[in-house]
Amino acid sequence: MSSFIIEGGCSLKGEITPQGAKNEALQVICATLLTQEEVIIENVPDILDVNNLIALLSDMGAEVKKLDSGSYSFKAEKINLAYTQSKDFMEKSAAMRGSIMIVGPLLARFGEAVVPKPGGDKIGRRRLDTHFNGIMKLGAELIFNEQKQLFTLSAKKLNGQYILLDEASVTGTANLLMAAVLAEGETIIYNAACEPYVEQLSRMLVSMGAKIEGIGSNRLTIHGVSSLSGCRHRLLPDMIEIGSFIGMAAMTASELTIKDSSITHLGIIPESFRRLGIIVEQRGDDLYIPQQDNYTIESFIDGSILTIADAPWPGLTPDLLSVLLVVATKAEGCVLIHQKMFESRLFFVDKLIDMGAQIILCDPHRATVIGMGKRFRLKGMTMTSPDIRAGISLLIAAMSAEGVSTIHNIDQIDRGYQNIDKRLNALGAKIERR
Ligand SMILES: CC(=O)N[C@H]1[C@@H](OP(=O)(O)OP(=O)(O)OC[C@H]2O[C@@H](n3ccc(=O)[nH]c3=O)[C@H](O)[C@@H]2O)O[C@H](CO)[C@@H](O)[C@@H]1O
Ligand SMILES: C=C(OP(=O)(O)O)C(=O)O
Repeated sequence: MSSFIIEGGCSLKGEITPQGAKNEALQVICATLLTQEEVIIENVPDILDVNNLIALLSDMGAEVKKLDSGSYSFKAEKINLAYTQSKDFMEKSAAMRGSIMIVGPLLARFGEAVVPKPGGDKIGRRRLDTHFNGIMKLGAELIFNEQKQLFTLSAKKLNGQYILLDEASVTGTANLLMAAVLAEGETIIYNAACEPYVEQLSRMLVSMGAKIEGIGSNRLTIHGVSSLSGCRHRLLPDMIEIGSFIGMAAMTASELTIKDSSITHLGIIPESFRRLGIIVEQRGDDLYIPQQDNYTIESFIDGSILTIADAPWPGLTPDLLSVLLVVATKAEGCVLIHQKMFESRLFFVDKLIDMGAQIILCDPHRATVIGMGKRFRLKGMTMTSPDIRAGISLLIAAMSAEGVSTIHNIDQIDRGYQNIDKRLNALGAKIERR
């Protein structure tokens, strides 16, 4: 396992271009399985999770070509379903969350799919009921082998249905959408997740010939078609990476321009950082963060302590709460961070507390941060990254800290951030990979 050695106290200056969106990439790469024709995807991030999924599709028999940096051609003309029963497939697909989204396309196109319980961040219970209940409603049969933790699905035919999701699951919505586009008749997915990832997937499916209404809303109506064709699709910039850069600029008192941010797709992300007192200027489609020595957390209008909580889109994505939390440690003022969706994502605060941050972990979902402003600087130390977003937050903390820090298990960061050390070093950071 590699580590980062970070020399704290270096501020950054310059421009950075966000990578393509990880969570969109995982969806649309799975969608290439829906057609035997060629699909070209552009702006694909060079990150572990995405590279592993691309390798998995290739092992399944899809023809994958790298056209140039960030562009790939996929042609899933022949898929070796027998491979999906192999130990190799089980091990590889169990290593990431995104692999669960091969179920919808495989079932829709071939009438069968096998998938082990997927991996991804250990950030709490991550059930799959929304996926499987919806898929069964479309007519599939599910067998769960508890001992092997294996889900086997089969369906002679999928039939359109009204599906009211029990929760607006992001990957669940994507999976059902990909199954429904090739089902017979009309499917309505209500309480659908409507993150830009799902909107983008919907647009890509439409360009492949799918019939989808209500794109971008929480009620998707799909009229099944008998086959889909190839297309060309470009990923949006990664909104979580953009948020991470805003937080990083604030914590390291850096002047940063985040290029081509597709601001209309960021929802309330910029505003959430502004509520912590950070200046985030819109310049065309770039975000400009001026150098700020200090920033002050807002209170609610009635004077009470600000709460920042996650919520299904267009609410605040849970993937940025760890970054917002770390950024608050250096602000003036107080904020309650409420992570409603995941119950194990806040435990990394013990590392920030060891670095000197003033945080009360009220319970697994809530942490109160008492910002220390310029009165105290975090101290560098050795730590291990428990998950992708805690990982980037610890990196941000280490970059702003006094002295040298070491972060182990940086595979967790590489899972979602492309060449992060090189890109930040080019702006003035001092991060060594060992
Ligand atoms: C590969 C991928 O795309 N991963 C993202 C996806 O994961 P993923 O699709 O796995 O997450 P889900 O949207 O299914 O839900 C995540 C968790 O939130 C809870 N939940 C969900 C919806 C809801 O309305 N209320 C609620 O409490 C669920 O019970 C679950 O524990 O969405 C998550 C939630 O945005 C993000 O953190 C992940 O980065
Ligand atoms: C939780 C995340 O990823 P995954 O769903 O792949 O574990 C994330 O991207 O923050």
